[in-house]
Amino acid sequence: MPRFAANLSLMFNENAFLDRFDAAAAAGFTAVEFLFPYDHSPEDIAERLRRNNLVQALFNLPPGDWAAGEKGFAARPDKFEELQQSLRIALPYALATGVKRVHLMAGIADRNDVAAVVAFRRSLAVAAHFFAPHGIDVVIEPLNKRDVAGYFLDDFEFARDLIRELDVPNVKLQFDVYHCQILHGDVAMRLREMMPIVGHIQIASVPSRNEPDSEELNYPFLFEEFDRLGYAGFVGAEYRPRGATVDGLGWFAPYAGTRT
Ligand SMILES: O=C(O)C(=O)[C@@H](O)CO
Ligand SMILES: [Mg+2]
Repeated sequence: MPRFAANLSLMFNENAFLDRFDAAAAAGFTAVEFLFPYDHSPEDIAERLRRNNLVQALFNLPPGDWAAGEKGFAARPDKFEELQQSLRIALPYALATGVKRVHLMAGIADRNDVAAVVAFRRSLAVAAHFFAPHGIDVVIEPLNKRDVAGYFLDDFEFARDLIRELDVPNVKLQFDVYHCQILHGDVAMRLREMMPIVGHIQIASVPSRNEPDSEELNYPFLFEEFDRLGYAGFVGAEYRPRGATVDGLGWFAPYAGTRT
């Protein structure tokens, strides 16, 4: 049975960020993920996890100036110092929350630019080496062009090949089903092929990125597929609720309270 993590960057936003942990736990989630914890102290985040008995499934490494459109540094040859600093910023949060995977964002760059590819490979190797002693995986996620124009990593097969070429045990794929459907389709077959390198899964409806209970994808089938493929990680519910978050949790009812 899949273990779902509420994405607190998109869900429960009827509440202030720190109160979303309590709301997610009250709704039956046993794990959470979010984009960035950096507006709060590691201690405050850890306290919300502790008092709600929640597991931290994932968060992202610092992306730069998100409001100004920066989406990470890893594929930016001119941003290696910022990349290294982002690792040092994230580590206290990783240690305080006990998270076991962090998302390294590539940034706005051209995947056909050799310098960007070289920079991304170096950044990924450096990040993996930095977090490996702490038992933390580094995941990379292809993003579709409609949501993130110009993002370097926009192809699942490119990401797959890079992970396999690097062949570093704690570098894995963040398989966001929403992006896979938009970029490529053929989701179940790509899950079957790539499952050995998958470190995290995320879900949302396509095309609206709402609750995983309507539109193009058959999520009850895909949830069973995750089980058939032996996926034992977290499934991040990374969607924008159509209305009040709790009113849209019917899809989640069979899974509430799952801890294994
Ligand atoms: O957009 C997504 O999908 C994500 O998972 C974020 O981490 C990056 O935008
Ligand atoms: Mg995602």
